[in-house]
This record gives sequence, structure tokens and C-alpha cells, in this order.
Amino acid sequence: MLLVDELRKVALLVFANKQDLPQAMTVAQVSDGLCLSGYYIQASCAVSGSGLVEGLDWLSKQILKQF
Ligand SMILES: Nc1nc2c(ncn2[C@@H]2O[C@H](COP(=O)(O)OP(=O)(O)OP(=O)(O)O)[C@@H](O)[C@H]2O)c(=O)[nH]1
Repeated sequence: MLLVDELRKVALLVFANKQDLPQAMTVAQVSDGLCLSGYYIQASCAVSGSGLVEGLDWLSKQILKQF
């Protein structure tokens, strides 16, 4: 089984970071480029903090669902 299939069983948060930079890959490009179709990918900018809370909020909800 491919690793990517195994990962579907766990909560995986992927940040598409550095969205403030013009050359940053979009969420769609990260998804296509890393073959992550169906995974949650959060656009973010660690410098301003945008998207960080949203990503961690999503992750905490996924973890709580497992209990
Ligand atoms: N412009 C911008 N710079 C960022 C952002 N997040 C991190 N950086 C900067 O990117 C540089 C590398 O950050 P690291 O935390 O060392 O990350 P890394 O994974 O080792 O390196 P990278 O692959 O370059 O991200 C640092 O100078 C950070 O300040 C962001 O959202 N926007």
C-alpha cells in the first residue's frame, strides 16, 4: 500500500505557506504537485499569521472526532 493511502487514516494538516510571496504555490498547485487530492491544505502566511489558526482549528477538530 502506498504511504499516501496509509496517511488517509490519520489527520494530516498541510500548510501551503508563504502565501505573501508572489512565487508561492497555490493550494491547488501544492495538492497537484504532492498528489494530495482529498487532503486538507491550508493556505497560510507564517509572517502575518494568516491561516495558522484556521489550520490548527481544523486539526483539533479532526483529533476530537477520533475520541
Ligand atoms: N515571506 C515569508 N517568509 C516566511 C514565511 N514562513 C517562514 N518564512 C521565512 O522562511 C525562512 C525559512 O524558514 P524556516 O522556518 O527555517 O523553514 P525551512 O523549512 O527550514 O525553510 P524553507 O523551506 O525555506 O521554508 C525564514 O526566514 C522564515 O522567516 C511566510 O509565510 N512568508
